[in-house]
Amino acid sequence: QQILNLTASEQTFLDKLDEIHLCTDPDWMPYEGIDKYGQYTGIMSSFHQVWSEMIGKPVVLVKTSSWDESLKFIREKKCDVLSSAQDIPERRDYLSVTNPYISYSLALATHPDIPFIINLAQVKDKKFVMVKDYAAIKLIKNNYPGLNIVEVNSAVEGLKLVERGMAFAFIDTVPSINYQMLAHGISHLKISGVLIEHYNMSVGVRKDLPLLLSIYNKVIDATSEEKRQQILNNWLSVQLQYDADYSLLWKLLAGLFIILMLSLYRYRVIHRHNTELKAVNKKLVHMSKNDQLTGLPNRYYLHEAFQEALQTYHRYQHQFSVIIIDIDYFKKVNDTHGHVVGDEVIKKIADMLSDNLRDTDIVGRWGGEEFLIICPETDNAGAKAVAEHMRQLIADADFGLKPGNITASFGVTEYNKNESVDECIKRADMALYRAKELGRNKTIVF
Ligand SMILES: Nc1nc2c(ncn2[C@@H]2O[C@H](COP(=O)(O)OP(=O)(O)OP(=O)(O)O)[C@@H](O)[C@H]2O)c(=O)[nH]1
Repeated sequence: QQILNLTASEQTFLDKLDEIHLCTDPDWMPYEGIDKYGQYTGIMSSFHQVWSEMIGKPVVLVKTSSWDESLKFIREKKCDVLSSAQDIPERRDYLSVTNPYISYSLALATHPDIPFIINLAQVKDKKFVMVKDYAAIKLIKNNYPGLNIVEVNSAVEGLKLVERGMAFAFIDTVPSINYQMLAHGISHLKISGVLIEHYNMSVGVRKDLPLLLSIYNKVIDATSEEKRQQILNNWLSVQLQYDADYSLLWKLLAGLFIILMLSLYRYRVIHRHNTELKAVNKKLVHMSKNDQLTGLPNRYYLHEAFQEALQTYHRYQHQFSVIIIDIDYFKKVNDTHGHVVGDEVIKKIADMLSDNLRDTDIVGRWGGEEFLIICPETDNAGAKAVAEHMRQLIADADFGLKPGNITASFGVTEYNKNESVDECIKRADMALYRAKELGRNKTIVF
């Protein structure tokens, strides 16, 4: 306070004062604003901090939601000072202003393709945008009567109107235009002209507090040029700190998550289809090679097995034989007991054959009531023994049918060198035919 050289009445006034209530523009960065934590910030806030220390009284922010409201508050004496104000006639009945403490040129922000503007008169027919209620608007209107000025609520709104081509230029101070363009990512505009008009910033003091006005004038005068520049440089060289915008990251992650889930779902569906397909394929392969009634290899499979036996024979000269079996008088079984019983008989004989043969023997259903056995490593004598054993088993088995037992006839032959599969089977068939001729329930070897 000493350097202020206060008068006695100023000192008395201060002594009675607990704190100074300050109203501000909550949204006029970089000059001033109220940040997301409710703190007073910006160039003016630094000045007011310095002055508060010089005066020796705390300066308390009275929060408002707009510059308009701050003007209303000072009219209603809810605050003592306005952080920054201009001397304009409409305010004079409730507000006094100090000497200016900073001064800025007004500038034009336009699309980048607009050539440099030296004088507003050059472009007087265009549409301009300014923030309403700012003193600068009065200044421009006075100096350029008839200029088409659209008033908007905020600098960013004004800049966006110009960006969208809905107005020719936005008028504000250079630091304000720069700051707003940076803060809101407006990169398609440039400053294409600086006006001769200056915007002087003073502290506004309630008209009924003339001593406070004179105190503020003293602190402004006592603020060194060095201090002034230090504050301005601090703020104007500040890089804007953006709050990290994680929303895009979250959206990306959500997108990836959805893609992952869809891929998993798709994989599971495909996997299930594949499993089903494999099962169906297995079934189809089984069906293509096996007889449905008995489950034994079918005629197609027997042909394949025959070819394999043939290859082994040619490679190692290992003898193999074939047995053809035909159930005797089977028509009579069907006729007497019905087809269902006939099927049961076929199944039972199939089981008896596969259960009692060697693992290396291959038995399959050759036709309706006919079976065929391929016996590897077996000659006629061996095959005959196998056939006889089977014939006896069938003849002795109880099929639960009355009257009569079930028997079968057997034709046996061994493979002869260089003959075809068909020739071999035909010979076995002839042996079978002979067995039938000889009264059935017999084994004949050809
Ligand atoms: N139930 C049933 N009968 C079948 C099947 N396949 C063929 N048959 C019957 O078997 C009978 C075969 O009769 P035939 O060829 O006249 O010979 P068979 O009565 O056995 O007399 P032989 O062979 O001369 O002893 C026919 O009545 C066919 O309908 C089958 O899968 N199920």
